[in-house]
Amino acid sequence: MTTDPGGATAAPPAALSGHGLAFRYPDTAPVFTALDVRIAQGSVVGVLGPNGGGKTTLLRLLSGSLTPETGEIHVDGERVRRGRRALNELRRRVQLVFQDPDDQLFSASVSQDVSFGPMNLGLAADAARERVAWALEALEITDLADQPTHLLSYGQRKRVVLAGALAMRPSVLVLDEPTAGLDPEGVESLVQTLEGLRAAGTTLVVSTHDVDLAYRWADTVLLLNRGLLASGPARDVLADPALLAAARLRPAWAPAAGRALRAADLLDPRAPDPATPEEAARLLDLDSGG
Ligand SMILES: Nc1ncnc2c1ncn2[C@@H]1O[C@H](COP(=O)(O)OP(=O)(O)OP(=O)(O)O)[C@@H](O)[C@H]1O
Repeated sequence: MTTDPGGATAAPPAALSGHGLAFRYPDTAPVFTALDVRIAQGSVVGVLGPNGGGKTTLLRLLSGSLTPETGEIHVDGERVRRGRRALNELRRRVQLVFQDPDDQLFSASVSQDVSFGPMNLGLAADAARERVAWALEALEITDLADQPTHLLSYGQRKRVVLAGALAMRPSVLVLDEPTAGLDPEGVESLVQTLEGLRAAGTTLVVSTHDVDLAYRWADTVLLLNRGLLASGPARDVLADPALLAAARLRPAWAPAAGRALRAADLLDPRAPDPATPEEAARLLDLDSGG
């Protein structure tokens, strides 16, 4: 949020937006017919919906790996023009990371893989090396720099691909199910790393099936089911049972736990919902112990 000289708070400008997007794969029904989405600068935007709801398709449209039949993409307020140069610039500024790292890893070693993008930008070797070192450090995988990529774990491979995207210094990182396939510790660790990137100014667009994660982490969510069902603050949209049912999502546990704890006088009516199941359990234990 920014404050104007008169003291009123203004919404942050859009880092990325789609206007009237229409898209269909060949010989299929349209996925979107006139989709409008807005990604505020510096925010974490969750993209949720059922299988086949269009999450990956939207991420690909926003990052220039698919072209809409009609409609426009704007980056930092500027319309992306037609043509190869404009498309390449969109793809540099908006980096898409696929769900499966093996779809994006293609070099023998970690540092080679992460340096591929910066080298392709035509950076001098020193500048490219600096970017690679910075991206590896941001993803906390500096110690893996010389490792062959095929010897890494799934979670490590996901981090390498993310480092490669980050090394392009994008304004927006678009992540397709970044936490899928990670164990709970891996999810927490990745979310903390991504939070660090957001704190440093990167806007994050994250598709996920994890309603609880989106509820506690995303600022806003886009709820899709072959079109936009709803968009708005995560804590409003994901606490609405009718919207969740329309998107075939189960409710987040945190608002339900918060309601139950307040009804049992175990949580102050003005206090936020418990952030973790452990916190909810602690509130219950305090009562039973006292
Ligand atoms: N390459 C393709 N060719 C034809 N149809 C496709 C292709 N990719 C996706 N689709 C179709 O487009 C629709 C939206 O798919 P999309 O992958 O965007 O959904 P999603 O919300 O990401 O799904 P999931 O949660 O299963 O990953 C689906 O009906 C899907 O079958």
